[in-house]
Amino acid sequence: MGNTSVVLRNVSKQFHRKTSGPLTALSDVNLEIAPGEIYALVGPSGCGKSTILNLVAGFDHPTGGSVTVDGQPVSRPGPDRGVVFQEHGLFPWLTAMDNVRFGLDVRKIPDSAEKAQYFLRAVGLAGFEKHYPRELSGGMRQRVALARVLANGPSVILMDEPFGALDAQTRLSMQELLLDVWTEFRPTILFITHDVDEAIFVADRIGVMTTRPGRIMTELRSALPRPRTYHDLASAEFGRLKEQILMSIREVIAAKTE
Ligand SMILES: Nc1ncnc2c1ncn2[C@@H]1O[C@H](COP(=O)(O)OP(=O)(O)OP(=O)(O)O)[C@@H](O)[C@H]1O
Repeated sequence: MGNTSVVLRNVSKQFHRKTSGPLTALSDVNLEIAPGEIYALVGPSGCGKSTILNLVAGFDHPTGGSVTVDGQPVSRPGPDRGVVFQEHGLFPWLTAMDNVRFGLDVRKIPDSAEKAQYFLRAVGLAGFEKHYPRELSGGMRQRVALARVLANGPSVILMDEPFGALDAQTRLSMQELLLDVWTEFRPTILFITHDVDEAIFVADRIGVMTTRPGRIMTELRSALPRPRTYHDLASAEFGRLKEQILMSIREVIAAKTE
């Protein structure tokens, strides 16, 4: 697998808009994420966080530069890269089990029922296999979405504000769940969030982006131990990182208004 998992080199992205001309969303983005690393991206709204995630997912292509995952140039979406969005995107007409099985069955993977059951258990949903999404809470639906991604055995999980629609308590338990899942399966995770506390709690490194056109302005490495618990939210290291990230975001915003 080498010592890099996700690599963006000098990536730029322009969007062509019909009415108002081209928009440069990203300019000269360089990013390297190591295998098994959790990397959080924070930055002001519209700075290009989701654009980066979409490029790594293969939903879109860069205008310049290169995007590689496990040494292979990204050209299209694939089961090696699982995506979890804020909206769970489950099929409402399928049970939790069938939602998790769906992609496996499409790819004719054997023993899909057993695999789906295993991953539903891994996200704490044993006993909910036959429930439909409407019968599950918001947090449980996101657990199904995560189980669905894990069932594909991805080397990289891309998460775009995955817990953004959840209440604070559910959000914290989902963050803890994500860390448990990471401990078990060790995927590489690119995690986008507006929430600085969430970024610090989950990540090994945190990238702060500039306003549009987005670049990564600063990267901070967390010295928080693993496994982490909510007690770490009150630690000196947590406070140190939070202060540095908030200072960086402030610089970004000040540079924009100068
Ligand atoms: N398909 C598109 N066509 C035109 N412009 C786009 C398109 N997708 C994104 N943009 C623009 O590119 C910029 C970056 O968008 P992006 O969604 O990546 O930002 P973001 O940092 O994820 O924002 P937020 O935090 O608000 O979700 C924004 O100005 C957005 O309006």
